[in-house]
This record gives sequence, C-alpha cells and structure tokens, in this order.
Amino acid sequence: MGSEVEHKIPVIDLSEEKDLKPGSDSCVLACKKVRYAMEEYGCFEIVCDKFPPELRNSIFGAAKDLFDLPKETKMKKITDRPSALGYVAEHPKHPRYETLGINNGVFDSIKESSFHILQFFKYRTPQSDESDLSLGLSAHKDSAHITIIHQHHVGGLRIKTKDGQWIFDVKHSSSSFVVLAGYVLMAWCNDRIFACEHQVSIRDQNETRYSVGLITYTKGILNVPEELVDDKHPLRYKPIDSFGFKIFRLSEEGSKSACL
Ligand SMILES: O=C(O)CCC(=O)C(=O)O
Ligand SMILES: [Fe+2]
Repeated sequence: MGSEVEHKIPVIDLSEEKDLKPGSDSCVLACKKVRYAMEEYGCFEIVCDKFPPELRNSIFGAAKDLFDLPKETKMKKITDRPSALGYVAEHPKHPRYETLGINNGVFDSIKESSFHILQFFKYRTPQSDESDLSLGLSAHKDSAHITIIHQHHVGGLRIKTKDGQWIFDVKHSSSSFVVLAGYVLMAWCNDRIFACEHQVSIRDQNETRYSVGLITYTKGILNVPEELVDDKHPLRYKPIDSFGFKIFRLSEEGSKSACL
C-alpha cells in the first residue's frame, strides 16, 4: 500500500501561444517536458491562464442544470453509441458519483483518427449514515487514450505514482488541467508510458463536487508503431480496437478480467 508523501505531479505551463506553435523551439521543449512527465508519471498538470472565468462558470452551471434534470430524462438514450457514453447513475460501488457524457460531433477531432467525449462528473455530499465519507470514485485506470480533467471548486483527484505512492494534493484551480494516460495509450506505446491510476476521494466535503473531462478515444484498430519496438521494448501488445476495449471493460467478462 502506498503512503501519503510530498510528491507533486509535473506542471507544464502552456499559457503562451508560442509554446503550442508546431516546430518552434519552445514547442519542442514543451513536447520534451510532456514526454518526460508521461514516461515518469503517466500524467501531468497543464497550467493555462487563458481560460476565462465566465466560460468556466457557464460550463459548470450547465453541468449542474444537466444533473438537476429528472433521472428519467438523464437516462434517455442520447446517442447511438453504447450507453456508457450517456448517463451513468449512482451505483452501490460509487454511491455519490454520477456522470453524463456528450458525443454529438461537436467535439470531432482535428485529427481523423480520434474522437472526443466531453463528460461531466458530479459527486453529491455524503449523508450522515454513510460509512465511507470520503469515497468519491475508487482507484482505477481509464480505458481511453488520454483523459483531461478539470476540477471545479472541490478538489479530490488523487494520482498513484510509478512506485505506488498516492499523491493527495493534485492542485485544482481555474487554470489547472490534469492529463492522464489511459490503457490504450499504454498499449500503443508498448509500455513506455504507463496508464495512470487515480481516484477521487473527498475529505470534509460540504459542497457538491463537479468536474469535467475531455476523453480521447482512437477510431479503428491501433498497432504498436515499429519504431517503438526494440530489444529493450519487445512487442507486448496485439493490435487493439480502442473503443472495443472500452466496451469489453464494461462487460461482465471484462469487469472480471484479472489483468485490468
Ligand atoms: O472527477 C474526477 O476528477 C475524475 C473522474 C474519473 O476519473 C473518471 O470518471 O474516470
Ligand atoms: Fe478516471
């Protein structure tokens, strides 16, 4: 079991537009930092102070309005994709967590090969008779390629490092976004990056917690690129159907699988 330590996840400031201009020296440097962070931590924090507070408030205002809808409305099928991308209600395993995902083409990727789902998360405050007052979402790794999480007023996201230590103080602020590697990225890069284990645990929560995630999946079958296979990194994965893998994990067989 890991213990509470003073670890911090790497922070990369992407507030400056020049850092995002492909080919520029500062972009190359930013890429190196991203690579280091992903290989060593499977995650990093982006700081970007260009996120207007009005936009942030209106996004989380809309999230609250959506979650406040009657359960029957939230349960309505809003996509032809598998139901996991729509609404997921509270469940005995995560009694305070609800999530609602949107994928209607608005977030079609700039790159042909990927698509994104915008997913809102809500964690209600604990009731006095609940035994585990801090349980938000138990430890897990995401199926996706990459997840980017933004936490609103209430923090609680925790990250496990390579050596099994939990980082308890993942910062949450209006300019902070946490990028997490998922299983599909780990498979694609032949274990050079590990899927980041994380959980949501909320101490002293007296306010509903909202967060939002942008989750990237890859279309079709992914192969490990030849360049990522060598003597030190022998091929470890068969071609993987990224989205099929997510559906498998949600199935009964997948949820029992020992390797996940
Ligand atoms: O709410 C959060 O901060 C994280 C949610 C999460 O990890 C998930 O739903 O997979
Ligand atoms: Fe997650």
